[in-house]
Amino acid sequence: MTAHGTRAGEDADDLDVEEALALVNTRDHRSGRPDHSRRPDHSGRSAGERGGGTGHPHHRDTAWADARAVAERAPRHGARSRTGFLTPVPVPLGSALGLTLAAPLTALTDLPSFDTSAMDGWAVSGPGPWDVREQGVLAGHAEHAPLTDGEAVRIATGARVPPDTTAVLRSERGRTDDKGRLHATAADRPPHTVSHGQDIRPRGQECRSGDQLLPVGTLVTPPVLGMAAAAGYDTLMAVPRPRAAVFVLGDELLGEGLPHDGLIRDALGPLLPPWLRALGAEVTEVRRIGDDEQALRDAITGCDADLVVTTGGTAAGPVDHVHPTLRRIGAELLVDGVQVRPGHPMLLARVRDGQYLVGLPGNPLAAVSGLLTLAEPLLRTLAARPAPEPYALPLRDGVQGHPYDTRLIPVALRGDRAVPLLYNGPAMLRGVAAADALAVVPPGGSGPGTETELLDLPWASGGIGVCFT
Ligand SMILES: Nc1nc2c(c(=O)[nH]1)N[C@H]1C(S)=C(S)[C@@H](COP(=O)(O)OP(=O)(O)OC[C@H]3O[C@@H](n4cnc5c(N)ncnc54)[C@H](O)[C@@H]3O)O[C@H]1N2
Ligand code: MOO
Repeated sequence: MTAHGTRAGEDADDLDVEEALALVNTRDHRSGRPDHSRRPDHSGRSAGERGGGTGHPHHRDTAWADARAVAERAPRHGARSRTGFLTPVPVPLGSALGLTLAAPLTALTDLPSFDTSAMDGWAVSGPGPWDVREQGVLAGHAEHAPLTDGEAVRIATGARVPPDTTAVLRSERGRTDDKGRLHATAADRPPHTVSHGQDIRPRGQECRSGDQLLPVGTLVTPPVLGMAAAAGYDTLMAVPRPRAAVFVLGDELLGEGLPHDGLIRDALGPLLPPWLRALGAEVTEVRRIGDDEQALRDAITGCDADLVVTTGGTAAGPVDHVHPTLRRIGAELLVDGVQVRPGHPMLLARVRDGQYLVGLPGNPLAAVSGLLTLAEPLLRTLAARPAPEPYALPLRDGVQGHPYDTRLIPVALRGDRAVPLLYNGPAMLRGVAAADALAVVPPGGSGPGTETELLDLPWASGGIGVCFT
């Protein structure tokens, strides 16, 4: 975990991290101080909002862990690919960060590809003193004439040593006398001799052409890009980024300004594209669609993205068009409701072979829950990325559970504890905006100190390079 100090309090000089945390862990707006005395209703909802009143799981709802497994496996059951990942393509190095190698990285050259000076100094042949050749050897220049025994030539780090060089003498370990002859002087290392091969990087020291440097499946990180370039690559065979389109539904949404007249700001249009990118997707389209069934249908059927993400319209209200539209276009529902709070109306469908749709609920934290439950594992399989190592930390404070459903609760990490954050109701982003992770709270809840599974937010760790591109 990184950057605990760079979250909520970043641009407030007099706010330390604990105070920043307090901003999302108190409801006492006037004092701004944490109020640990209150035991909040962590659901942030009234009893009437829970589970349609009964609290019982809906008959179609999939258990949370099963829903993630279905999403992870879904692409493997398509006709196009048994592995589930997208067809690898050659990708220029400059675009390959965050992708997965689809072929082993095999050296296209010896490294170093010639005997190289490791230091600035002189290439020497045989024991000293040496006669110094007039013209020196710089890096990037063609091969020089062989040295004869007793001869030296000025050489720069990285330059190719002339044939018959026996060692390189560093500039600080040699001096030339008034006749221009070079002597080894290393005061720290008597006797003043130069051992054979000293400060020469021999050709092939790191690898020989044809050696496997990295296996298939390696995540392309900055050092992998550097290694690939050094080994002679201009492009890498990699699994491309899955292409994702985002359709934001709802007549009540504003693209700018203050809420007014029952209209509210669209929070998901700004939130989802960068989050999807952080999960490894290329976002090809973000479109606001009103509560218009035909427009939704046209948008889905006209879209060639690997993943369509819709927001809102998943429930059973009069303008909730996602289910009817999926039925009409013959999509196969793979997950239709999940035993998780928030976000239980989320769904996953196969629109056609090779194209999936994740229907996120409209409530913003419910949408985040759907993103991590369904979109993250699906994108991971499409992009051939490994599952993150599961990990758990004890909760600092207990979290009230739902009787039947898993709860996902924003937490901040403080040392080796996860601090549950308030403002975690389905319509709220205040908690998750200050969070490092979401805690997976099982049905029934977790007491203080209970080891609890955490889902990292991609920018808190592990999101190397794929974040914020
Ligand atoms: N009778 C029932 N009603 C609802 C149930 C239920 O079980 N029975 N479940 C509730 C839960 S839980 C959720 S979550 C929502 C899911 O609703 P939808 O996916 O159909 O979403 P909408 O109705 O379109 O919107 C819900 C809520 O979120 C606001 N919203 C929508 N999009 C955005 C956006 N892009 N940015 C910010 N806010 C957004 C919208 O205005 C609504 O307030 O259904 C409950 N109802
Ligand atoms: O519980 Mo809903 O699923 O508000 O998000």
